Amino acid sequence: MEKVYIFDTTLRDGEQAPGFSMTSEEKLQMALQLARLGVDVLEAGFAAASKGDYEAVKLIAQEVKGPVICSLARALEKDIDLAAEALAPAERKRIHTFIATSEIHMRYKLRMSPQDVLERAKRAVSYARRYTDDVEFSCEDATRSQREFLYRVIEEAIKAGATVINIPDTVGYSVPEEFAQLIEDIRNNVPNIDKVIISVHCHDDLGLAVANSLMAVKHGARQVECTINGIGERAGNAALEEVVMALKVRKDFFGDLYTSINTKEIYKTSRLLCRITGSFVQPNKAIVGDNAFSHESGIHQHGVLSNPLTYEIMNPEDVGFPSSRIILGKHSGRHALKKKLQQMGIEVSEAELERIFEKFKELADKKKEIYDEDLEALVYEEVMKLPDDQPVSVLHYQVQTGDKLLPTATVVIRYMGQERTATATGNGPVDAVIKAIQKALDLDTKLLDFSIKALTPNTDAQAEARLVIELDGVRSSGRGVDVDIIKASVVGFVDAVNRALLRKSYILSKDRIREEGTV
Ligand SMILES: CC(=O)SCCNC(=O)CCNC(=O)[C@H](O)C(C)(C)COP(=O)(O)OP(=O)(O)OC[C@H]1O[C@@H](n2cnc3c(N)ncnc32)[C@H](O)[C@@H]1OP(=O)(O)O
Ligand SMILES: CC(C)C(=O)C(=O)O
Ligand SMILES: [Mg+2]
Repeated sequence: MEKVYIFDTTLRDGEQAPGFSMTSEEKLQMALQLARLGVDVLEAGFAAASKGDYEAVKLIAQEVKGPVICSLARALEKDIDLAAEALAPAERKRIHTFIATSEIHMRYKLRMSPQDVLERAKRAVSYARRYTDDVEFSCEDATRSQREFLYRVIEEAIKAGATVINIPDTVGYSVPEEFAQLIEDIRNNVPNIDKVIISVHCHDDLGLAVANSLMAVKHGARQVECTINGIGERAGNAALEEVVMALKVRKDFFGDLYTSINTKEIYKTSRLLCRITGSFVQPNKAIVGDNAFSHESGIHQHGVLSNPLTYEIMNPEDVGFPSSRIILGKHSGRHALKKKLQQMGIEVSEAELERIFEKFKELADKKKEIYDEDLEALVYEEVMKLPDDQPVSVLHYQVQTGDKLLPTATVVIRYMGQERTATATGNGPVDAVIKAIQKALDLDTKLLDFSIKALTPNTDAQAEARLVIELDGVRSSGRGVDVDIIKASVVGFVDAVNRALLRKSYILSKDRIREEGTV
């Protein structure tokens, strides 16, 4: 078994992308999670970039245990000094220094001759070695560099004391076969290359960052630089979650390679980054996108329900994904519908399922996704119609409110033929009236969700209240519409309670289901 080291650069290259800047505290929060994820090296930032980044690297060096903490530095003594200073508190530290080796970068950007670049690289590496014996050197734009010169620079960097040699595809120009060949060529042409770890750092300008990284590993690279969700300069870097899971899932292809990543932490790490940066991944993103383990079409759903491996090459729980999700839509079939109803605690007979299925398809043609609440409403309409004499009705309510009054409500309700009265106070008039109804009912009703919106943009608009409640473990939703927001809320709440009571008795009536030939 050989290890592939995971070098995470979410907090350095990832942060370089527009809109992904993080404060020191946010970087620390992310770094602590990356340590839980099990990354081997954590590039905390570029200490010379700004006072803030210096502080962030220092904070992470102080607080984060486990991974090697690293800072980037140009091949300049002042950058290396700052990196070393910021990294000082770390238990294990790495200085990562770099300089471009391609003709175009040397001529137009650095305005340096190849000989000067070679000298600068040597000096930077040996200078960094004064501070730590873990020094990484990168030949920026390696894939567009002249081969013989690239070999020379790497050879001199190793002589100067580099312990990791990183080969970046800085502009995402390479293609997998070519990149694999470059790694092979470096291994065959650079003296003492076997004494150091070969690392790769690929960008995604052609959508090939992960493929290039994996092919490099197949051909001898043993460190991959990557970022959570693939964030990074321009189109981003290789996505950590994709590299790690490809190596894990395709051991038959990659051989006995392993990483130290605790894959169950992947999803959590991805979501944390999304929350911190406010930038969410696209739904179809591999491994961590919302749809990565979702199935909407009937044939797939039937397959997955029979055996998840029919359409899932990895277990969602292995990456910490909540679970594979059956999404109901116009492509879904009866197997999935039946399963969904069961998950919602609704048991129906075959005849009822047929009726619901027909209505469900009609609705799905009009609506992109069918949510649990839509399905619930449909089931109520088709098989659990509320009777005219509902268990609960509100006979009268009265609410007092004002800027100097504690909102107080009194209600008179009828519950199972019996009249009951109660008074309650609340944070506002709606809160007070709902609390009064709850008190009068004297049942264990928990309000889980409440929203109210105006259906048109005027002050005399109809208001629509939507509520979700739980009554003795049975969830249900209710809806009320009225020009008066208090009335809309009362109607919605009572609607939800009646549905919960009805559903409770419905679920319990197993005899009826058995008689009709149940599922
Ligand atoms: C491929 C990559 O991802 S490389 C990392 C990219 N990341 C960043 O650039 C983020 C952090 N950068 C910064 O905050 C700033 O660029 C700083 C603080 C580092 C430098 O700022 P400034 O001094 O104003 O320089 P500026 O950014 O305008 O230009 C870069 C300078 O560094 C030089 N330079 C670039 N790379 C290197 C290198 N690897 N080694 C030595 N010098 C370098 C350039 O030639 C240029 O020099 P000049 O000022 O003498 O012309
Ligand atoms: C600093 C180096 C490794 C880099 O980010 C790149 O070349 O893309
Ligand atoms: Mg980069």
